[in-house]
Amino acid sequence: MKKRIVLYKRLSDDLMARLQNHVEVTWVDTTQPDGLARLRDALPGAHGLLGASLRLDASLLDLAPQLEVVSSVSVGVDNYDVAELSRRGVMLTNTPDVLTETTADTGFALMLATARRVVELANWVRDGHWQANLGPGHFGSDVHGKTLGIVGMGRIGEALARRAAAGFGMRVLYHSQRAKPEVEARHAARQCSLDELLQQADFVCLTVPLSVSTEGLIGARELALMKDEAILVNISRGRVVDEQALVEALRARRIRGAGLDVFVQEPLSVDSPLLQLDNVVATPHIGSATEETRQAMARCAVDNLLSALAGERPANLVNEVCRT
Ligand SMILES: NC(=O)c1ccc[n+]([C@@H]2O[C@H](COP(=O)([O-])OP(=O)(O)OC[C@H]3O[C@@H](n4cnc5c(N)ncnc54)[C@H](O)[C@@H]3O)[C@@H](O)[C@H]2O)c1
Ligand SMILES: O=C(O)[C@H](O)CO
Repeated sequence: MKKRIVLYKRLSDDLMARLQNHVEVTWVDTTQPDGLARLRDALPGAHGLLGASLRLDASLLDLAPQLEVVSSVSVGVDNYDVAELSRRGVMLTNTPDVLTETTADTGFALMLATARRVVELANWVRDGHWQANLGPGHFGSDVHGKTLGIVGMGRIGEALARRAAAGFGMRVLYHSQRAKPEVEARHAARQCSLDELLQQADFVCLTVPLSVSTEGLIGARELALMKDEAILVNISRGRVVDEQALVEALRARRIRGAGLDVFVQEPLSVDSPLLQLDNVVATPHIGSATEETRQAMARCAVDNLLSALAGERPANLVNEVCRT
């Protein structure tokens, strides 16, 4: 008999057909008002879950005693209680690598858009203000030739370093849990303390996972260390930054600007003070959101799920579980 899975992320027809060849699929649209209730109804028979952006707490897991695997369509796993899943013998898988380059592109898009005031000035043109030549009041700052500080030199961090060094002639500093001599050799990057990075970088880009060690990593003290012309780019998770402290630093122009793809509360409220500031470029968590990459992530998640349900070790297993 086929195993049963609950799918809570829409898949392309070919991936859906692939899944249905191997497992019985219950589709639940968690964006609908009755989504959570339907998910609860479907959990008791589920051997696998596939989706993203759902906080799977113990009360939901209690409803799924047969659960063997949760296949997340994301690289970040901060939404999950990994220890609790392990304790229950449930495998957790993610989708690293396939989104690395696209997310690094997003980081650069935010650096460029913020430094060159792309969104602000495009809106200015659209609003009919372009009546004469621009003056210094509308000038931005260069990206090429500047210093990029990368906080979290992992897969996405290195993809940013490559773009910065090879494409933009930038000096690369990084702060990470471990030294990366091979990355230093490839991109002439230098490891330093977080404080030194904040003091020297023209662009500070956050690419750490959200964890107890990174929550609130950038607060008022850290923002005060940054150059007054520096730009903060966050493509990791909103809670890595103290958002209130950031609003204050941006309002007071203690830093030049911020390019933000992630927020403490998502979707970001239209009333957020961040959206009152013209030195902020805010995007709706689109780090990996291209057609090609989202399809590659979904394919990777399907592979992980099917391999786990076939009794194999999935390629992107996050936790070690003992199954009895
Ligand atoms: N905006 C988006 O849509 C988007 C897309 C993809 C990934 N992300 C985020 O980016 C994160 C990184 O992805 P990745 O694939 O590069 O992961 P990764 O594991 O390859 O890299 C993370 C790096 O951060 C380092 N790190 C961890 N804790 C640290 C700390 N306290 N101080 C300094 N360094 C620390 C790790 O050692 C590692 O080198 C994900 O966990 C996710 O939260 C966001
Ligand atoms: O972690 C990830 O993969 C991205 O943030 C998309 O959710």
